[in-house]
Amino acid sequence: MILSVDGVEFAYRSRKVLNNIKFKVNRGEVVSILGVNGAGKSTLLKCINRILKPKRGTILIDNFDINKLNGLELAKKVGYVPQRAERNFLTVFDTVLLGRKPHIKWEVSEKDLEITHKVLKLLNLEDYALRYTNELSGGELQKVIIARALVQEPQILLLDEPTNNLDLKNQLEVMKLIRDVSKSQNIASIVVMHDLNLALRFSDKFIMLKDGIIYAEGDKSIITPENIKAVYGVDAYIESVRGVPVVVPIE
Ligand SMILES: Nc1ncnc2c1ncn2[C@@H]1O[C@H](COP(=O)(O)OP(=O)(O)OP(=O)(O)O)[C@@H](O)[C@H]1O
Repeated sequence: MILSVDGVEFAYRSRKVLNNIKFKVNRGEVVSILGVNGAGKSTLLKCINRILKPKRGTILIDNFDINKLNGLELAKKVGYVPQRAERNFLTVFDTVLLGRKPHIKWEVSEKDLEITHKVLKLLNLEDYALRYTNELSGGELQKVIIARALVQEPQILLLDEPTNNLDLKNQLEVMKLIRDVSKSQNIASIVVMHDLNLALRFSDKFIMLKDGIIYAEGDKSIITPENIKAVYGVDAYIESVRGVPVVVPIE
């Protein structure tokens, strides 16, 4: 087990957003966090990343309490792909290399450059290395931001709606990439998702958040019409298409 979240409670001022959140994640697993707008999904990712500090509860990464790690140690363990990626006047190569920051001592080493090259290759971004990030399409930029998180060599990758604003091809590519990298590098990926069907295709586990609590948790068997109705307030049926479960909402 690489991540253990136990009894986490978080409030923005007096407004409780997360209540008694408890789950575990293993290495190599892709876990989708599901729930309506405002359910607390991004807040949960930010607690795991220590951008926000829970009022109660413990978060262990590789058995280390995240509150006992310094910023550099945490950055070596957790990579974060935020909801909105910023564009700038840096090249793709430099943007990705920046992800090595927690590892860089005095100056960029051979190893930092080597890992940057390796990750660019893994994500098929080699041809983009010298392009500026403000000249990329949304899908290309998303891959660059994932690459920047991967060169940190994290044990956990947190991704907040990584397929937002992407066309169908890029949605599939980015999700495949997350799944393949999780398996090949043995990284746990925790992904906030709105598209249930993409989540179903690419995740091993699901956590359904409702009003700040975990309403349901488990493998794809928890994605049932009853749970969808309870969590999203939508009637739906689930059909198997070529062995893949597909959620079909009923109008
Ligand atoms: N900085 C903040 N200050 C106060 N309240 C906040 C803040 N950020 C989020 N909230 C509130 O906390 C609740 C949970 O927000 P959060 O962003 O975690 O939800 P979410 O499930 O990720 O939503 P979405 O799917 O829309 O991204 C929402 O009601 C939101 O308005």
